Amino acid sequence: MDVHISPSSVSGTARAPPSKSYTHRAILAAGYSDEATIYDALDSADPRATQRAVNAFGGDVTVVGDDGALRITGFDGTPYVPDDVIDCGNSGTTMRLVTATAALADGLTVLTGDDSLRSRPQGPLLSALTELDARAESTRNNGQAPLVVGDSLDGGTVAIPGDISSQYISALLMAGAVTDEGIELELTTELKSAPYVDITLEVLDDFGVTAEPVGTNGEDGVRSAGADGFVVEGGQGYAPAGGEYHVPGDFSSMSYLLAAGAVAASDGGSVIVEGAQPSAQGDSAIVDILDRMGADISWHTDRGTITVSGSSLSGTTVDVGNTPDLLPTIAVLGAVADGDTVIENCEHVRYKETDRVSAMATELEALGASLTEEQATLTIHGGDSELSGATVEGYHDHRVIMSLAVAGLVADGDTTVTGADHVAVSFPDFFEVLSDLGATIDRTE
Ligand SMILES: O=C(O)C1=C[C@@H](OP(=O)(O)O)[C@@H](O)[C@H](O)C1
Ligand SMILES: C=C(OP(=O)(O)O)C(=O)O
Repeated sequence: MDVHISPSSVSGTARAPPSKSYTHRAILAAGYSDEATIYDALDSADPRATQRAVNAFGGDVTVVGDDGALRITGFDGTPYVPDDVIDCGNSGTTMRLVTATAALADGLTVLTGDDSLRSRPQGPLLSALTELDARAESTRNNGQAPLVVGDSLDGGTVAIPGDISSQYISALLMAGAVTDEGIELELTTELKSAPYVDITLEVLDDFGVTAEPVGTNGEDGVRSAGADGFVVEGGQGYAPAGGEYHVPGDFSSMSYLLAAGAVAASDGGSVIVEGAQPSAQGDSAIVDILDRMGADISWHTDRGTITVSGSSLSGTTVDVGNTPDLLPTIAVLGAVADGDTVIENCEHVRYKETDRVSAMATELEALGASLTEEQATLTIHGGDSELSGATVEGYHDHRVIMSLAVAGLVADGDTTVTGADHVAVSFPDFFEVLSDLGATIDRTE
């Protein structure tokens, strides 16, 4: 499907979908447990891949009630050897978290995914599991899926880099809790995407499992930032208080709605986003970033609402070390703002569903923006020229697609984003929500 966006004003109230990161962890944590019910889980393509994995390991995920709650009977710490290959689809989180689960089984699991996922790096996680005496191999011997993993991980101490994906750490902590020995991780580099490890620690804690960062003072409220390593004791059991878990709203998804409000809210109008309760998500930094760019934005944390009005924006500098998923949104904001927006520390954003640094540079240029791309820095020279509508590629990447759609709201003339059905990964009704806010959107198959 291609979407065609015409210049539009937006206003009104929208609810962001539930958090993809919390949903993955809650589903897998329930899989590690005896039984749990997950409320407000995100129903989109990526968490469905994690549901498939839990089922494959001998759990059972069933939708109960009208509100889509998931009742999950888990494999209780001991995953069965799956009957078939696990297809992780497009989901890096599923593949990384589930690779460590597969290492616990007394036999081998084969994990694969789509073209994008089969090109993403898994090597450091495979090496760590091999060091810990499990079997973990890339079939093509290139550190990428398909993967063959298994042979009863016992735990132990292992060194791992933190600058490629934090998901390796999250995976080892979740699996480590049910090993005999526990796992001690020593980071060989600085940890990027640290708030995502905080999300893991929070969900573990909510399921009664203790894991801790080592050697950090929790700078800026991010517990895992600056950690030298992590430790999780073995022999722990997963069980959420009261047998249930509630997933909070997703700030990465909210970023597109807030950006839409900041660049395209009608005169005197505003966009209000609901479901914005504070949580460990680093991407709530979007509120501060918009504020620094001059947006009229306020976050009512008690009510969980964020209100943003149409604003003239000016460029700023943002380090996305902790918030890689915000890069596409910030790049679009920078293209609309006056002056330079400098996105620093973004090398790891190249290892996502696509190389998002290069994708955003190419497609925003196609819309008339001027950018300078370096390996770890993307500079958007805002205000040099107005954006003008064009056909841009979505790279089968939900975040590239959603952010380019926001740019389409203010580009002069119509903008077409190709392959837009990939919003199904994290925000399946994104275009309906944007259209309800007043955007003029057409689709062609
Ligand atoms: O653990 C998670 O839920 C995620 C971690 C981040 O990836 P990296 O840790 O690979 O940067 C983020 O980009 C991804 O969208 C979700
Ligand atoms: C990178 C992402 O997710 P994953 O790593 O799970 O594919 C994302 O949602 O932007």
